[in-house]
Amino acid sequence: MSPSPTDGVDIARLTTSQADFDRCLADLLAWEGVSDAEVQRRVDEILAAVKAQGDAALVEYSNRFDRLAVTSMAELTLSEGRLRQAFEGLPTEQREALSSAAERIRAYHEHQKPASWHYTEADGTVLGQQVTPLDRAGIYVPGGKAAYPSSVLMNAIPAHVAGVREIVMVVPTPDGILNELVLAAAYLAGVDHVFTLGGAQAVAALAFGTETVPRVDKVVGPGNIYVATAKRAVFGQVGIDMIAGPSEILVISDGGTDPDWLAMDLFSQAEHDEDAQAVLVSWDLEHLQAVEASIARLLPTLERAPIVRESLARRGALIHCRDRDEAVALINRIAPEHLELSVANPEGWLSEVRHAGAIFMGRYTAEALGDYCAGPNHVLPTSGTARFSSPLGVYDFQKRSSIIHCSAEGAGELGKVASTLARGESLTAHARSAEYRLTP
Ligand SMILES: NC(=O)c1ccc[n+]([C@@H]2O[C@H](COP(=O)([O-])OP(=O)(O)OC[C@H]3O[C@@H](n4cnc5c(N)ncnc54)[C@H](O)[C@@H]3O)[C@@H](O)[C@H]2O)c1
Ligand SMILES: N[C@H](CO)Cc1c[nH]c[nH+]1
Ligand SMILES: [Zn+2]
Repeated sequence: MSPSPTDGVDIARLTTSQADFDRCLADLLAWEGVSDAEVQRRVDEILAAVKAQGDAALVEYSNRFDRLAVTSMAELTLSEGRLRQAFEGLPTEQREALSSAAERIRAYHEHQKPASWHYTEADGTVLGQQVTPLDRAGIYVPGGKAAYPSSVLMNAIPAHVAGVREIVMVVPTPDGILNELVLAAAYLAGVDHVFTLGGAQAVAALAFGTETVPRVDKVVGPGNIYVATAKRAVFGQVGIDMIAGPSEILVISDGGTDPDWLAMDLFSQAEHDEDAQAVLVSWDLEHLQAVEASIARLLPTLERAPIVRESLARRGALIHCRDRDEAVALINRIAPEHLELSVANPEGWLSEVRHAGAIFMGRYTAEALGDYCAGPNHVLPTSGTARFSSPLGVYDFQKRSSIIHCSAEGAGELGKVASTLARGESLTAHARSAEYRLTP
């Protein structure tokens, strides 16, 4: 990209025609967060301490990392009455917005509910699949640098829709500050237990259980590097949804969207944290320069300008490509968490997008609408993992059991096949078990 009058913004400017573009893009996308050896060592220590000492370790780590001064788990436990009080005490506008978002998220996730199924073969044998919810799910709601009531809804509502019997939520309260919207969202979403715990110690409590925190079957929800590393470590002992990295947005613009709108869309994810990633791709060079000018003008007006500035400098980019086809190739190479198709005919692009967590179509669909209230989940695969994984959903809170019910006739037919294959594997007890049921 050629220099522009607003070179004051520290953000990478790349063009697909530069010789080292592939390497520059790979460097930009690299995210090795969870493999940091020092973080790993700390997390292992925290997990072991919580496993061995239970509540006492939770109290100690919460005091140390969240700057609290508590002496027992009772002070880290919120009652249902406290959650209701938070909901009822909200200003009307906030209560209505939260309720409206919750309703839309619930309606969307109701569409995801899978049904059990079966079919009957000619000889009367029935085969099928039974879907059952988890008994107990643990949801991690981040709370270190910002409070996320929307994440309470996005995690708890699909669990509720799935039919999970008990939902246990953990959320850190740095410096002891409770966020009323977070508590109100827990009440609205039907969370059963809330503990004010964060980081690796909260994940450990959910995975192993303590005297006070019930052990869960699966831990879901986004969080920082300590949370992600702990989730990876406890996987196997419990289920997890995914290892989520920092937020990302990839905007594709055909040049027809107001540059101020696009600058703000990029900021909306960059403001999450210094490692968040905001990238704009266009084949219209003048338009890219106009967005750059908007970035320079609007950035100082942001509440979280220091975080945004740092995030754009570390991991942001304005990429000039040759044409629409190159833009499509970049989408599938990046496999972004959020993709904004700010183009004239977004439907025409859809069949070519193979990898993206969520796709925001057209000039009016700001990604921020999806973060709060459009309906689809905002817990999405990051760091290119949209190549093989999907948004958090009802299916994450359910599992499937296969159903096999043989008729006498069916057992006779299947028994012959099974017996032959079992003897081929030299597993004769298998063979004889099947042969007992052969029809004489
Ligand atoms: N993908 C999503 O849907 C989504 C939604 C919201 C937020 N996020 C992301 O989640 C992340 C939230 O991170 P956060 O930090 O604000 O909150 P967090 O709740 O994930 O982490 C805070 C906890 O980290 C632990 N911690 C902090 N420093 C530590 C240290 N030195 N040693 C050990 N433990 C330590 C503390 O226990 C603290 O309670 C951000 O990256 C944000 O972008 C993602
Ligand atoms: N963009 C985040 C997911 O990457 C979700 C969120 C919550 N609040 C605002 N945004
Ligand atoms: Zn967001």
